[in-house]
Amino acid sequence: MNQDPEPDVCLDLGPGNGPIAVEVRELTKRYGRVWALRDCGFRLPAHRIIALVGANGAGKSTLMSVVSGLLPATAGSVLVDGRPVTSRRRARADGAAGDGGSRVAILGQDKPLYRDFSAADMLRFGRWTNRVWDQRRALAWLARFEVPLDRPCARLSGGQRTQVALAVALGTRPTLLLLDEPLADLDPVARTEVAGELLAEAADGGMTVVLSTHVVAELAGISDHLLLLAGGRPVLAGGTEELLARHVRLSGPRAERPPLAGTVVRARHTDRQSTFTVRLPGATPADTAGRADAAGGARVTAPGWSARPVPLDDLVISYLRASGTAPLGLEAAA
Ligand SMILES: Nc1ncnc2c1ncn2[C@@H]1O[C@H](COP(=O)(O)OP(=O)(O)OP(=O)(O)O)[C@@H](O)[C@H]1O
Repeated sequence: MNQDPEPDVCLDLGPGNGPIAVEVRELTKRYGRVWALRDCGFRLPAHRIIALVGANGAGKSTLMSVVSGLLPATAGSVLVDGRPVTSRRRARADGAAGDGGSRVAILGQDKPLYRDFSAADMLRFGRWTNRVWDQRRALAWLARFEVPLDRPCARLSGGQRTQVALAVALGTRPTLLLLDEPLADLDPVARTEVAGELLAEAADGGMTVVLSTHVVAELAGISDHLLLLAGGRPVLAGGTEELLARHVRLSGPRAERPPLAGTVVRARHTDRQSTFTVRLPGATPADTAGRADAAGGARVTAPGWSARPVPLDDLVISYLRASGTAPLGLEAAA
């Protein structure tokens, strides 16, 4: 049972005070009569891995395509590294895609590989077709994941093909790398390793990674910032640590309201017990940091009640449910 109307469950903690990689203002995208994105506004921090999460049809792929310049927006604007994105062609024409500017690479589930080309051929192809190319970086990626250089892509495993596509994307030295669920082919260990390597690349190489995923249970291991879309709108955004510090899970005897001030994101009841996921009041990340203890369970004095931190996957599910778009069959740990 959700106790708050939809607007109250939206939370955007913003990107903090560091540099901004992507700024989206009043962005709308319609396909005919279908609204894929509605009046979206948010900012994403630079040099981080941002998980883009949402149910099927939430607008994740559309958002990535518009941010990359592959699709035109119906209304609103997108800035990447402070420069407006209009369309790929125009971005190239005004030099934004050249060296020294912002370079956006996008990689979807359909890997852009030639079946008969080997990994080495694909890197050669990357070098021919990109003005900026970092062969050493692309080769290092393939070596790190032990991908054979000489075997045609058609005879590599799905996971190895993913690594070749990632190597080509990284070879273009993108300032913004958009990954539209390309890691689905990788096993959980490989996904975590790839995310770890991308995080290191992001920190070292001035790159920002936006990664869309359905794998809510693995979010904590693969990203340090979250953007949750529901029905074409952001409903939760912020650094994962800050978001977690702003929420608490309260359990106690059955009650209509929790014994602590805050916004109820989700309420669950049995005959005898109630459990609330509560967003604690506090407007700034500084407030948030001060409330981490509360999330740890120290401040609830009502008899029979206990407070625990909310696991990230549970937090995401709570917001998706509050917006009415939780993926069917997906439930976080209780
Ligand atoms: N080419 C298109 N023409 C018409 N409608 C489209 C088109 N592409 C996407 N849509 C619609 O736009 C909405 C957002 O789709 P989008 O693919 O961006 O969502 P998504 O979050 O990436 O979904 P999924 O997780 O299933 O891949 C959906 O309602 C979808 O049906």
